[in-house]
Amino acid sequence: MQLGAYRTTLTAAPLSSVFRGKMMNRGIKSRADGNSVNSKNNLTDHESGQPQVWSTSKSGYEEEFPSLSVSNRRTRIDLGTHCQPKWRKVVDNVDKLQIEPSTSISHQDDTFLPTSFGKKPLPSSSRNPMLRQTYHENGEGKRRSTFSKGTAIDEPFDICISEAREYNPLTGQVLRPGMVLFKNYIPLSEQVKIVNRCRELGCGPGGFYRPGYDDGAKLRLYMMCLGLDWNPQTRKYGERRHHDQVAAPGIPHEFTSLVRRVLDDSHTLIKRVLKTENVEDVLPAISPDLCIVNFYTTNGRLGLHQDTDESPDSLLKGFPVVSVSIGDSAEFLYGDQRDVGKAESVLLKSGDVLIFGGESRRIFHGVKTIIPDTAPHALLDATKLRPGRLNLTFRKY
Ligand SMILES: O=C(O)CCC(=O)C(=O)O
Ligand SMILES: [Fe+2]
Repeated sequence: MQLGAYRTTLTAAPLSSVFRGKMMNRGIKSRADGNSVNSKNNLTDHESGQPQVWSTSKSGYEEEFPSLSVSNRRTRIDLGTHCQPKWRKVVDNVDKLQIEPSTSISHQDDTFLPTSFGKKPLPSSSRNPMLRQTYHENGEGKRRSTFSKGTAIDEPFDICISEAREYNPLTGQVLRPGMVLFKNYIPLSEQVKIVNRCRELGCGPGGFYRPGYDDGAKLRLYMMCLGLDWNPQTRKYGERRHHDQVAAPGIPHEFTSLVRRVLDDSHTLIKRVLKTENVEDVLPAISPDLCIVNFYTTNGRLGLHQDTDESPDSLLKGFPVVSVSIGDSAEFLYGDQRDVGKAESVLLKSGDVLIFGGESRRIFHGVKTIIPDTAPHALLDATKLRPGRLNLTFRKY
């Protein structure tokens, strides 16, 4: 994480020449550049009067899942494990990845299957044969209803749909070499646990605080560091918090397991999409030793920046940043330059996971906007999470 990003969008105070020099050395626009952008484009943040570097020209929303046709593909459909009608997204993603015809995909609801979809049911080795069917799409036969057939008389019927599911990593997208996006990766029950854990840690010693600078300017987010503390002003890591010397809380083991699962799934996807066995060359695996947890209120944002404060070895090896989004959706920008006009945009929703490592480790990225009232209602009901977005970025120092 670079100071420049926070600085340019979050504060109105001048940078010291030391910081400006550092940023210029790294090819990052300094505050002075921010001002010139401001005066040229006449953009000013109404709240703070600070210069804004965001462009309004790009929106990734409509492009997220373009509609593509499905044909000649052997497709396994897992029914009854989740209630959301995601089949179209799954199928579109598979098409994007050009997965071979023999590839199987899973999803959780057949409500919106096209009429040409899912002919000739086959027996499946599922956990719950009542609710699962395997289909071959071969243009014959009729789709079987899970209701009309197959309910064994001696088996209890669960009137609720189980949330437990096996995520199919092949539904992810490789955005660039080393950059992977998994939509809807984290089930709601796990999102609830993550919020609860962050709340618990966040209310304790070393919990959430509003980072600021010596001149009194504040960032537009709340931050908590796990494992190691990150000082936004000096851009250095330490074991104790820079402002109060409290030890940074450790990373909970369930978070570490999540990162392992994400990276395993990324490797499965990369192997398939990039047709390589050397997945670690594309995206090295890590066990994270630090996590920066940001909470953005609905007017929070984060300017385009690179994450370059980890150790030179970590950066050299392309150790990934694993970013978990929970709560309200965010418009996330990324690109090769610190130029919002040239950046690509992707909508990050609650439960999405984005990974950038390997060749993409130094990608410029930022949060353009938080989109109010987009968090899942069930998450809000279960957690009472405030309006806004929780983001966890796991890294290895
Ligand atoms: O909130 C996000 O999605 C990105 C956070 C980030 O880039 C950072 O903490 O360095
Ligand atoms: Fe970052």
